[in-house]
Amino acid sequence: MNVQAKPVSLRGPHIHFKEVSLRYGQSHILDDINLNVSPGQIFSVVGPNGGGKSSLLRCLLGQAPHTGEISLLWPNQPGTVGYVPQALEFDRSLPMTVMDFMRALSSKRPTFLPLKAQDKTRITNALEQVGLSQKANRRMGDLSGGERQRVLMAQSLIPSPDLLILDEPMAALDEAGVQVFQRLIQSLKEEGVTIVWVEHDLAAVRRLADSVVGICQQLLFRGDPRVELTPEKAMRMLTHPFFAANP
Ligand SMILES: Nc1ncnc2c1ncn2[C@@H]1O[C@H](COP(=O)(O)OP(=O)(O)OP(=O)(O)O)[C@@H](O)[C@H]1O
Repeated sequence: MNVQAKPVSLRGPHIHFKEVSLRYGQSHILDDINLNVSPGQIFSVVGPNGGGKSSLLRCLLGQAPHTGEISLLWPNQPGTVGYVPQALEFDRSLPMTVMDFMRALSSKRPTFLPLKAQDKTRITNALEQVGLSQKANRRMGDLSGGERQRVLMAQSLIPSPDLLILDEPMAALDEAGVQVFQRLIQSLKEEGVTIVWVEHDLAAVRRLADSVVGICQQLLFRGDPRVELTPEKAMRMLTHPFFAANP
């Protein structure tokens, strides 16, 4: 029997970077980046520390003063953008539970009013998706690094994103957390979400990404991660002259 794959209806945008550069004073952070992300793709960005990966995401989010053009072509009207930042910095003594944190980020209702049942359900579902529903009433300051990372992932799911931007989401995750993350991005991909993912774990990128670019101030390579991320090429990337000159 010939079983055909179910066609994915694409929710995410096509993203186009045209000659994007970023400078802070005399420092060149990104030079002349041209790239395309197809809708519904897991698109990974790799490169050495300080190579400009997070800066590229900040340009995409409209948070950095880049030159050049970044266009997002949505299938219908502009959709929802979810973002998982690299790390969460906050005062550990803050008397805020995981539920309070999720509510503050996902509900427009003033915090002195009780949480609506449907908002509570959405938050509980998102926490369940990252395996944290048992910790909803735990104080944020008492969470481990990996648990905080999972909360960051959960907040990006409300409202349901059409474009998901991830900055090293697996840092600090244990093996179970990595599995949860993998299942999540694969199921979002099946729903046609575009995913832009900065990652240092090249084996995970080889396993999960549809497309990869290497960045160290300029674009070093682009293509299929299973072809581009051989150990030799990875080593060449880490010893790229831009990186060697500015370790
Ligand atoms: N606001 C800023 N002002 C000046 N320099 C900055 C600013 N933000 C980032 N940079 C510099 O830009 C360079 C790239 O930083 P970025 O955080 O984008 O790198 P990265 O590739 O994400 O690194 P890592 O893998 O370590 O997270 C670094 O040298 C950093 O110091």
